[in-house]
Amino acid sequence: MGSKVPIKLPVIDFSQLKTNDPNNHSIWESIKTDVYKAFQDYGCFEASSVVSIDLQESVNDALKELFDLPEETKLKNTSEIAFHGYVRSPKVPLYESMGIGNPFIPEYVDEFTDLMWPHDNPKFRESIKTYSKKLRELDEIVKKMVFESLDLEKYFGEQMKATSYLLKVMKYRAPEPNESDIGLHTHTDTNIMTILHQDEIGGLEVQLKNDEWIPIKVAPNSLIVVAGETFNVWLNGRLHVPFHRVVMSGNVARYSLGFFSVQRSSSLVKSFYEMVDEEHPLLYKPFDYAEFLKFFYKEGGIQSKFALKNYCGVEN
Ligand SMILES: O=C(O)CCC(=O)C(=O)O
Ligand SMILES: [Fe+2]
Repeated sequence: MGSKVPIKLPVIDFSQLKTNDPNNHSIWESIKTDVYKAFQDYGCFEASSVVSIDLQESVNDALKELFDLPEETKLKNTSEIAFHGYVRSPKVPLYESMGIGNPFIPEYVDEFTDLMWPHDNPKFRESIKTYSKKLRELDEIVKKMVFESLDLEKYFGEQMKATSYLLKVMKYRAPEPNESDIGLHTHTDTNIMTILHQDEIGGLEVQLKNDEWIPIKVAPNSLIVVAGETFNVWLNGRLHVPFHRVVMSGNVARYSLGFFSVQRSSSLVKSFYEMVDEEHPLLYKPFDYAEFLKFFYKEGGIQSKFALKNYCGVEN
């Protein structure tokens, strides 16, 4: 009886891409193949060497400092937009989060830092700015590769313009002995794409196509890139959008962050014309993302694992 080898997500090293390298084109093409395949097979992959260990450590420290602030300070971060303010909910008692919209715009990080630390916190300010810029670059590279893989380059510019971003930082406290260990319930991300980072505590789990759940353990400065439902609607179902969840163990708090790209409501989310044919019949009717979110949060959509299908799925 052989012992089972634990399944790992594909690891893709983006540090090989250097703009002034003459081999850049072939490197780009080879990474592009890996990215598209990983999205089809797993819906996610480990992106290594996008940020340095030092930068990642500064960001990890920054998160701890932020969540250590008194509750009344954290509550000052309010917003009408989902997940941009300070979030706590009895449905996810271990979880708390805060968000910064479009964090690669330096003024937005300045505003957030001023609100949390009226006497300043230069380390937080600078590390979040540099980090967000790097994540924004990775977001663009990955999407460009997927668009190219399907000959959809002509849509790339307009889709990027119609995108807004959220950097969500999260803390999960350790459960009490009589509490559930679920940090975040099973879900798919309904936005375009998410870049996640978790600290050394771990706890993120992803469901594979064969329904098996695997724990995600990646290098300390690796990121996990996850395909979201909006991306999959654009491509009319060509990606796997993975269910994932956070399960806590031990008695130490866990910190993570997510860089979410979201389609703005200036245009409808819809499958590209070229993605629909006899072999690939239309799966989703065009919809407005903000309207979908209203359904998701207010009409109980969040309780359903298949909220988007229920909202705008086409019966084939
Ligand atoms: O905390 C994590 O690692 C995962 C967070 C997540 O999946 C989400 O916010 O959608
Ligand atoms: Fe998620």
